[in-house]
Amino acid sequence: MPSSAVQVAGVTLLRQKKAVLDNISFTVPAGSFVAVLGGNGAGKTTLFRTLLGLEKPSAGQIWIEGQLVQKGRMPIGYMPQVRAMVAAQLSGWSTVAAAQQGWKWGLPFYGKQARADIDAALAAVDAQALAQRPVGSLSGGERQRLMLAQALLDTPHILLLDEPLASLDPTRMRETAERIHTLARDRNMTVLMSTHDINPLMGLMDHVLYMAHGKAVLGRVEDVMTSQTLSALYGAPVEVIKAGNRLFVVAEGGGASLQSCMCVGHGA
Ligand SMILES: Nc1ncnc2c1ncn2[C@@H]1O[C@H](COP(=O)(O)OP(=O)(O)OP(=O)(O)O)[C@@H](O)[C@H]1O
Repeated sequence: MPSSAVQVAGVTLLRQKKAVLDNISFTVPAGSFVAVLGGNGAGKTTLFRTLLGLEKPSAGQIWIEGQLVQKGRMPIGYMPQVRAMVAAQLSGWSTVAAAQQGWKWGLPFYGKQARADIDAALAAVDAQALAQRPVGSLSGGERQRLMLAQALLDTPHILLLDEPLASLDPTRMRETAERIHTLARDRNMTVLMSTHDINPLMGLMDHVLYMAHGKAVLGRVEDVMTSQTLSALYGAPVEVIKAGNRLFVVAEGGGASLQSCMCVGHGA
């Protein structure tokens, strides 16, 4: 396997003449666990969609495991941010199965192997008990586990998880982060996980990819999560405050907005 899972070189992506991604470059080593951080609109989802080949950059190139990106042909599991449930009355099993592409005579068809894969994906996220329950009756966290199971189908080498911790309580956030971390280690997967709160990932992530104003910086937590690095990225004073082993990011003078979240006052 190539030593880099994702290589991004000089990628720019324009929307209405604005550079959502502005000449960004970084390399994610294979097997690493990366927290993707940045304020609302910083371009995290856009980056994921670009890595999947769903958005075409106006400049630059992307290699996945050494191959240029090709839409739909990458060994990537994707958990999108907008989690449109197929239908509330579908069972957990059928919801995960909906991510499989098997069709026969216009109806979904799951052979023996496909069924085994769906069962295995449910087991991997400890969701066997949800298999027969209607999705409409599940909690947000339980639905998120099903979405993670969907992303695990087809045994991807790389997982792109767009805010998988959103709307979970702090205990569930940590549990989910640990589950993903364990899965990734066991399967030698590379993970890029966007989040607005770095703290549930403390001690789990190898790298941080921090995005702001179309720029991105990737590095070790202790190198990226500093007042100096983030102020340079934002082009404005930003303070990184440590409290125990928790980190908080605030715009200078924004102490009143200190919370257990990534909170910065300079927009994206
Ligand atoms: N389909 C679209 N058409 C036009 N602009 C878009 C579209 N999708 C996203 N954008 C814009 O691109 C920018 C980056 O959006 P993106 O969703 O990538 O940010 P994000 O970092 O994932 O934000 P959040 O944390 O709020 O999910 C934003 O300014 C957004 O308004």
